[in-house]
Amino acid sequence: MSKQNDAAQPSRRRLLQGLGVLGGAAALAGGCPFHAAAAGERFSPGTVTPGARQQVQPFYGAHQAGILTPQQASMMLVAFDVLATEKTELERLFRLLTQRFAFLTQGGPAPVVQNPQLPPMDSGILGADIAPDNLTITLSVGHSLFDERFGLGAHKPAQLQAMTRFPNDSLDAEQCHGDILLQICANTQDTVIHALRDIIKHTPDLLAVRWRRDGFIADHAARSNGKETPINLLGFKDGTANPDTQNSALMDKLLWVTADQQEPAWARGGSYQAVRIIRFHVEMWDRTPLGEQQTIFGREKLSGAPLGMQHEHDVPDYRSDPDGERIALDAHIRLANPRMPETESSLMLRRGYSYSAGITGAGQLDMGLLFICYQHDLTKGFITVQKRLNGEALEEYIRPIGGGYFFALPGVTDKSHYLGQLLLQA
Ligand SMILES: C=CC1=C(C)c2cc3[nH]c(cc4nc(cc5[nH]c(cc1n2)c(C)c5CCC(=O)O)C(CCC(=O)O)=C4C)c(C)c3C=C
Ligand SMILES: [Fe+2]
Repeated sequence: MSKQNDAAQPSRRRLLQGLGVLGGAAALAGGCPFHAAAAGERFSPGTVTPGARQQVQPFYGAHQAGILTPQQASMMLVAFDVLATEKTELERLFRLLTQRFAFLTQGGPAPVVQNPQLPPMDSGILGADIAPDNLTITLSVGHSLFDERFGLGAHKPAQLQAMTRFPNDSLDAEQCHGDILLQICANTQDTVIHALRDIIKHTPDLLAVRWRRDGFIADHAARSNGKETPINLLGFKDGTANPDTQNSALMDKLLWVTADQQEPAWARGGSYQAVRIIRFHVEMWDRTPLGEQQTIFGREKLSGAPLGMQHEHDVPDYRSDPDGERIALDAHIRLANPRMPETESSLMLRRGYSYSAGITGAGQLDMGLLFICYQHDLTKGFITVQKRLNGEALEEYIRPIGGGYFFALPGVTDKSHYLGQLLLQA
């Protein structure tokens, strides 16, 4: 359980105890926090759990939500160019975003304007009640925000840089980088789209969309609250070997910028976010023998177990397999994490989503992975691991086409603060 979830836990326990359904409801709710009052209102006899639309993630905290949060079913990445040209306007943008995120993630009645001469204040696509629906909106900044426009150059996170091409990449400039990136996640796609529409409606003079991608994981995996690993569009469980997000000491060690990093003080509590839009050649993959597919990843397709082992979470022992007889030396998992003391510094938290976006110009299925990972050191984390993966057997079936490097801002501690405040005041 993340620190943020811990904070929400007591009210949820009270709610469920009040309803007399703690055992069954807790199992079905998957341990997620609920909006106590709203869920209570909506609970009707015969219902085992309050509606998932009332599931709520806390907005205030040392870290932003949407990073340690168990993956919701729907996700959107949207990168923006900032239209503001001076620092005061950037401050207005960050204050506005903070206010919108705080409202949208907690939910409430949709604002109503009776005057038919004016545009409605809300798109209306969620109806009269804007349910929280487990929504998180995570704000990250790109390296371009630190150019001359806002005078922030001296305060740039030390490792924030433009993503450059790796050997297997075919990067499309229109799907790369951005001054800011929003990662919007919720139980349902309509909530994600509502949030995006709300944000765009409130920022016409401040933001222009640069690129956008929609992602998903299976609903049952999302509802398991992190217990069931999502399956990617190559048919493999993806996320098995992630570090334990409930272990806050480990998260401080791997994920969050702390005083131990050579980073500006304002960045503490934030995290480097690497995003890669990776297209799959699924037609070719689906004609590849099962054995070869498994050799490429180093895991069993169905169970997700490392090859030669029984269970998904069994830990591969590479020292007893020095020549790669069980798990090939160029298997994805072996290159990504050789599990040696000297490669411990490259551990990261992955939070990937599948995408499916019609067909390519060449008539092939356009689908793949929105790879997202978080770490406190971009060079030791993503960049080092990607360099180890260069030339891997999987490359024949994938093509990275976009993305970028971003820095997820520290969280907002309470109502009197806004996202990015310490950066702007540095
Ligand atoms: C640079 C980092 C990584 C990229 C890019 C990447 C792409 C990528 N991964 C899969 C599928 C799987 N990855 C798995 C494990 C895994 N991948 C990375 C890193 C990157 N993957 C790491 C650090 C790990 C964990 C390795 C370990 O600790 O053993 C797996 C196995 C299951 C799991 O642990 O998640 C799969 C499957 C695809 C399809 C892909 C891009 C196309
Ligand atoms: Fe991977």
